[in-house]
Amino acid sequence: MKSRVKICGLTRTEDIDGAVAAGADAIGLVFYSPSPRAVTIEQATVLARRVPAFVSLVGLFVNPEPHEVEAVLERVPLDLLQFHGDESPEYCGSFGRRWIKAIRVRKPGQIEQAFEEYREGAGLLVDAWDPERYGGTGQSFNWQLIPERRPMPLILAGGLTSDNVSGAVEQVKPWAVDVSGGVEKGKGIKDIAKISEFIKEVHRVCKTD
Ligand SMILES: O=C(O)c1ccccc1NCC(=O)[C@H](O)[C@H](O)COP(=O)(O)O
Repeated sequence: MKSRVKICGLTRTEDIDGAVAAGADAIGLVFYSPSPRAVTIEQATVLARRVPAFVSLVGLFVNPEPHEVEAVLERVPLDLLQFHGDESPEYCGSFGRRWIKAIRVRKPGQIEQAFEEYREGAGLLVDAWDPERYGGTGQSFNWQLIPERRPMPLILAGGLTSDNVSGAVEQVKPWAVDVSGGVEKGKGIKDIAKISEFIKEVHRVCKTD
């Protein structure tokens, strides 16, 4: 099975160029101002121009007001919306765009429930629970909480690095993996060598499947 790779939280054009050259399938931009990886709409319009055809551009939000999402969509050509807060399925689907919901996993049964609740989405992203932060924590969680039956694409996130991603792909067999902190040299500053190593590991383990 092939697992796709999304690199999240980019803030610099050179990092987008590096991630695309390394084979990233998707690029994530954070539209959540408290995040150290947040970009403005102006920055995002510049960054979006570096994303070529057949690489997805994903916009990440946390409990946004509708007008905030609409303002981004007016100027930035996002392929997918990614919601990391307490958004309802109806809210996620209200922008006429494809969307994925991120959940922070901490107890059994939670993922099965989210599959049901967010079934209209294009995928479910499972990330680590943190009491104060909505994502990008660099923390992992117990992958045994992930069920084998998946009615929709499952995207694995949380504390992934080039050291643990091959084990993650082998164990979980996700549709895609999502990484931020594990390929950085500073918050929002990506390390292209780490991105290349990360993607190489995913491709290596997928080939041996
Ligand atoms: O990156 C952030 O600062 C952030 C803030 C609020 C919600 C989500 C955020 N990031 C999401 C991601 O970058 C990833 O989808 C995911 O959480 C994995 O992050 P990491 O554990 O650092 O690889």
